[in-house]
Parts: sequence; C-alpha cells; structure tokens
Amino acid sequence: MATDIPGQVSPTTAGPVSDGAVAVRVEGLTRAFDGRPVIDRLDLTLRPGEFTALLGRSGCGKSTLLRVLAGLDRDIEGTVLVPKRRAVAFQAPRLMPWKRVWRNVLLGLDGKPQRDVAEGALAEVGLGHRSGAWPKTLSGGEAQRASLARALVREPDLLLLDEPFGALDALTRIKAQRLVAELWQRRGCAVLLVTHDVEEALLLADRALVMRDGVIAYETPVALDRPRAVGDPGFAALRSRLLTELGVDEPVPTGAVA
Ligand SMILES: Nc1ncnc2c1ncn2[C@@H]1O[C@H](COP(=O)(O)OP(=O)(O)OP(=O)(O)O)[C@@H](O)[C@H]1O
Repeated sequence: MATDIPGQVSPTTAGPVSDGAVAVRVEGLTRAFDGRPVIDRLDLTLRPGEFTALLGRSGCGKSTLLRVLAGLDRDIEGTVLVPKRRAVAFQAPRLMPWKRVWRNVLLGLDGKPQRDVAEGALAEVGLGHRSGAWPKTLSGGEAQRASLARALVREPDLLLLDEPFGALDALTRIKAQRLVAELWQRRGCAVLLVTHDVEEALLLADRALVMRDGVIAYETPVALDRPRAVGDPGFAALRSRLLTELGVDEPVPTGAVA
C-alpha cells in the first residue's frame, strides 16, 4: 500500500511498510531552503485510520512537511513512505473559476469525467445541490466543502489537511470540523491535520504532534471519548500541556490570584 517518494539525495532505505500496520513512515527527513534546514532529520509514523493533528508555531515547517507527504515537494533527503492514494485540501479551496463545481471535484483525475462520481462526493459533504454551480457563487464554507469533495473522490488512504478551516467564520468552522470528523469515521482513512488551533486538535485527533526545531518535538495521545467538547474532563489538562509545548502561557482565569 505504501509508495516511496525518492529524495533528490539518495534516500536511506526504510523497513517494510506494506504490513498494514503503518500508513506513513518518515525516517530522517530533511528539507532545507537556501541551505537552512526547516525539517531536520524528522521521523514520523502514522497508523492506518489514525487521525493525527500537527501543531507548531508559525514558520516551523508544518506545511513543508505536508507538501512532502503529498508528493508536491521532492527536494528532500531521507525516506518517505506514503500510501499511493492520498489527497490534500488546503486553507484556500483552490477551485478553478472557469469550471463548474463538479468538474473541479474531478480535476486531475484520470479517465473520462464521471459526473455521478463527483456528485456522490459532493452529496457526502452536503453539496449535492450545487454540483452545476460556478465556484464564485459558493460561500467560503461551501467552497471548502467542494475542496473536501475533491479530496474524497480520490478515495484516499491518507487525507492531508492544511488548515482547511483557517479562513472560515467561527460557526462555519464548527460545522466543517464536524463534517471532517464524520467523513473520517465513515471513510476510515488516516488523516493528518495541520492546525494552529489546540482546541481543534483536541476535538478531532487521536494523537497530537508538536513540531519544533525541524522535528516532532512532542506528541501525546488524545484519549478522550467522542464526540468531544471543550469542557470535557481531561481536555483542559491536554490543552494546557500542548500550549506549554507551543511556548504559549495560558491566561490566568479571571478572578484568580496570580
Ligand atoms: N519555497 C520556499 N522557499 C524558501 N523558504 C521557504 C519555502 N517554503 C517554506 N519556506 C520557509 O520554511 C519555513 C517553514 O515554512 P512552512 O510554511 O512550512 O511553515 P508553517 O509551520 O506551515 O507556518 P504557518 O503555520 O505560518 O503556515 C519558513 O521559514 C518559510 O519561510
């Protein structure tokens, strides 16, 4: 199931990954820009069906890592093994304005465009009725759902999400988070979600990673029952720990004596 993304400098060999126990295996990954390594001998394993959130301060290399896993950046050293079937959705929905929504969903797929396949994916994200619409007539949330449908139609074993809710208003964002949780539970694919939002990570993920200094510097399982709520027992302790790892001090609650 795994496929190798060769680095420009000959990659080191990885162990067997097609045993079904691993969806992604990254070993000793390095990516430098202008001689400065942004990712520096990073190791990472994702299990099939696992929902993982990737946190980290701005500029730490989260998107760079995601682009490598998506196969969009091959100028790397180290070993990257990922499933062949993978899809990515970015913060900007990246719809082609001159193509109707259903054609956008099928963009880049091989074979004859099958509208019913696109409409199946659009229905899954609650957008079946907008299949024939032009992208400019969609709201921000609808465009983001179309972008998710474009990812789903690829039937990914690995879904890569780069801050897909970042530009949405608070209410639309909550709905989009619920949709992703539903899709993940239905599809059973591994998900790697890049987010700035600790609460979002804890609402959705099985495991949260913190990237720092070019590596995964901290990780924790998120062993909270689903569906989750911010007020759940255990939530606050995990949030506080993750914020500390991100170098953010939690505000002292109003009325508390510092
Ligand atoms: N194509 C590029 N050329 C040069 N530098 C780059 C390139 N892409 C990324 N970088 C640099 O690599 C570092 C990591 O960028 P990246 O976008 O991966 O960070 P990030 O953690 O996703 O940040 P943010 O949370 O702000 O989106 C930054 O310093 C960025 O300027």
